[in-house]
Amino acid sequence: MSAIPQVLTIAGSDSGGGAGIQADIKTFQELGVYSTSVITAVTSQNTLGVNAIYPMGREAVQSQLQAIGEDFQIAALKTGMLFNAEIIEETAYNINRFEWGIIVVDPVMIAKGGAHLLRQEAVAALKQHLLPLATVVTPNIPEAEVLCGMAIDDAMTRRKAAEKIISYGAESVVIKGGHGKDPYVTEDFYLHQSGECLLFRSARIDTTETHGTGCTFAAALTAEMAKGAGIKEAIYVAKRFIQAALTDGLHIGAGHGPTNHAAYKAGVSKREGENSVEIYG
Ligand SMILES: Nc1ncnc2c1ncn2[C@@H]1O[C@H](COP(=O)(O)OP(=O)(O)O)[C@@H](O)[C@H]1O
Ligand SMILES: Cc1ncc(COP(=O)(O)O)c(N)n1
Repeated sequence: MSAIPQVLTIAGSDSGGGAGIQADIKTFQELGVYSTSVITAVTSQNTLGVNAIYPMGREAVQSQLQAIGEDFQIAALKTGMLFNAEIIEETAYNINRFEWGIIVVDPVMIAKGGAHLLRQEAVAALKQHLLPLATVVTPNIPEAEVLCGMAIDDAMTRRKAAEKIISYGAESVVIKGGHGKDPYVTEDFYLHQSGECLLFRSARIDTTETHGTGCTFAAALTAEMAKGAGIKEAIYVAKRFIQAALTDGLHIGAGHGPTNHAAYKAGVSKREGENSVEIYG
């Protein structure tokens, strides 16, 4: 086996380069893993929004997955924008077929500008076929609300939502806190096997350059686990990675600009002492 861990992203292309496959590959490169990719849809997108979506057909997704499965030793993979039920089914089928082990499911549903990146009728397929295979599921708060069918407005409802998502068969869940309004961003982590529940908290960074934060966070989590980190260690690094990427923004585009994927490796998280991550049991 090659010394560099090989990872896979199954996601949509963002022509604007800030989210989706492009965010994943940049994050993987920065964190020292070899990236393969399966494109599920091509989006015409920039920092202002999504203009159009061109989903791949079932065969195109299947044939990309087969090409990866035949030749690469995938240490960990992540899923992002899957768009419809047939792409979800094809993804789940091939995860089983190639016995891929570490599976990060980022249940991408709606872009920051409001475009639907997952058809509403595909939510059931996601719950039925993909969540049972997940090592970790990483919904933001609106996505967690859709998955668990209840409103989330405080620590107690976040905890209940996490338990509900676990009940679909996932090993663990991280509910991301980027969408909140309070001065802190808190990720709720819930591990099924031990019943462990941890909060990862950091100061909210005052920026509108948040395009692709969810993809980048989940990709960093995937890269760290591919290198052998445990889930909690991987969440910590993913949070440091996204913090650095948000702190040293690139100021590109007129809308929600992309984050700076090179900032973590450039040492920004070390420089920004105040950007600490606190972990509560
Ligand atoms: N303003 C912010 N300050 C600090 N961290 C942030 C901020 N916005 C997002 N993040 C980080 O990025 C992660 C993903 O963001 P979030 O907006 O929750 O997901 P998504 O992009 O999927 O909607 C969050 O879990 C959080 O760690
Ligand atoms: C192709 C694609 N995939 C995912 C997202 C979500 O991005 P975010 O991480 O900002 O929620 C996006 N805008 N485009």
